[in-house]
Order: sequence, then C-alpha cells, then structure tokens
Amino acid sequence: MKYPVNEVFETIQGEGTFTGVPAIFVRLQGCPVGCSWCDTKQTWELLEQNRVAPELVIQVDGTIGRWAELTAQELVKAFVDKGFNAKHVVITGGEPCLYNLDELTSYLHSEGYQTQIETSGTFEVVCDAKTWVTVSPKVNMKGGYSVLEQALNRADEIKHPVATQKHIDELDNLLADIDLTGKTVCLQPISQKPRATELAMRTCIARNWRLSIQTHKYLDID
Ligand SMILES: C[S@@+](CC[C@H](N)C(=O)[O-])C[C@H]1O[C@@H](n2cnc3c(N)ncnc32)[C@H](O)[C@@H]1O
Ligand SMILES: Nc1nc2[nH]cc(C(=O)O)c2c(=O)[nH]1
Ligand code: SF4
Ligand SMILES: [Mg+2]
Repeated sequence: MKYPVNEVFETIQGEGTFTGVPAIFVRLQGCPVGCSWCDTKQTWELLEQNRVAPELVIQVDGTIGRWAELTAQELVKAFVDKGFNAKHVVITGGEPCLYNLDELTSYLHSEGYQTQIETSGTFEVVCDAKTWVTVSPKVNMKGGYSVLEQALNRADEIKHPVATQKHIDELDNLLADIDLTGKTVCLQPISQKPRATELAMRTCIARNWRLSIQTHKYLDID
C-alpha cells in the first residue's frame, strides 16, 4: 500500500509520554477535521497538483502542502539512506487514521522499529497491536462518537488539547464511559498560551494527570 507523505524528519519527540525520545516522524497528508488552532494546516488538503517525487518529502521543509506516495518499504529505505538513528517512529499528520496503518506499522516492527500513532480519534484506528496509540480527541467532528469510542478504547495515551475549562469539561464527558486502566491521560496547552498552560497544570495536579507541553516549540526545533 502507498501512503501520502507530507514530510519525514528525525527529531526529538516533543509531546506526551515519549517526550525526549529520538524519533523519526512520518507526517501523512490529508485531514478533514478542521481544528481552528491546528498547527499543521498545510496537511489538510490532498491536492493532485501538489504531488511531488518521494525525495522531495524526505528531510525537507514540509510547511507547504506537498506530498508524495511511499510504501512502507520505501520509507524504511529512506530512513537508512538518510542515516537516521532513531528507532521510534511517530506516524502523524494530517490525520493518519484516514489510512489503514496495519501494513506500515507491522513492517516497521519487523524492521526493528517501535511505532506510535498521533490521531484525533475521528477515524477507526487500524494498526499493529504493538503500536502505541496517542489519541488527541476532537469532539463534535464528522466521524461521530462511536468512532471516537473505538479510538479511546484502543488508546495507550489520551492527550487532550486545552485552552479553556470547556475543554476539560468535554474531556470529562468523553472519559465517562472509558475504562482508563493502563492508559495515561495528559493535557496539552494549546499554542503555548500562558492561561492554557496554567489551567492545564492546575488540572493535572488536581486529577493526577500528566502535563504534555510541546517542548519542540520551546526549543524551536521540528
Ligand atoms: C497536528 S496533530 C496530527 C495528528 C492528529 N490529526 C491529531 O489531531 O491528533 C498532532 C498533535 O498536535 C496537537 N496540536 C495541533 N495543534 C496544536 C496547537 N496549536 N497547540 C497544541 N497542540 C496542538 C494535536 O491535538 C495532536 O495531539
Ligand atoms: N518534535 C515534535 N514532536 C511532535 N510530537 C507530535 C508532533 C506532531 O506534529 O504530531 C510533533 C512534531 O511536529 N514535532
Ligand atoms: S485533527 Fe489534527 S491535523 Fe486535523 S485539524 Fe485537528 S489538530 Fe490538525
Ligand atoms: Mg506538530
């Protein structure tokens, strides 16, 4: 299967449980969810006119919405050709769960990588059983609640973006029916806003949840 890839780069995982872990990011193109504060809006549209050759998405700036089709095998070959050292591969987007990720994650595992998916929970999560799934729930979206519930139940980590108390209340509603045994819940302030960060910290202390700050943005790295 071919995946539409916006960019591939090696950096440090900046968010969530794996913060600080060297990681190869595979950012897939396409997302219909439309979060107003999304920091990767260039990945929303999958336009034929923006299709490019595979070498133009490997370790180059992905800030425009161009994309290339690559198979799992071609991705691993690109990691090796570029001399990437990281063994943790983060599949993000865009919305990666628009695509069946079983083949990609299974192949990466067979090649000695561990995998993590960053998803909004608006499409069914289809991936290898060993993949670490981070769900950053988006409410009132097209997929509807039954899809979100599948994603939340599959999640290893629920990483909720917050700016106001309304976002915490939404999360409480979402988690009401979910068995949280073995799952990590974290709050991620939206766009480094001081008030969002303050609210997230206060709520994490009160609930014994984890704080996820986008450390790569403070470091000004990819
Ligand atoms: C760009 S999204 C891509 C993956 C997937 N579509 C999703 O929403 O999880 C990756 C992560 O960044 C978060 N995110 C996006 N824009 C953000 C912002 N401005 N501030 C904080 N987190 C943000 C999302 O909630 C998600 O956890
Ligand atoms: N360093 C770094 N860490 C990240 N964690 C999640 C990211 C994402 O865009 O999904 C991201 C990203 O874009 N860069
Ligand atoms: S679901 Fe993810 S990629 Fe899509 S708009 Fe929201 S934050 Fe951006
Ligand atoms: Mg990002």
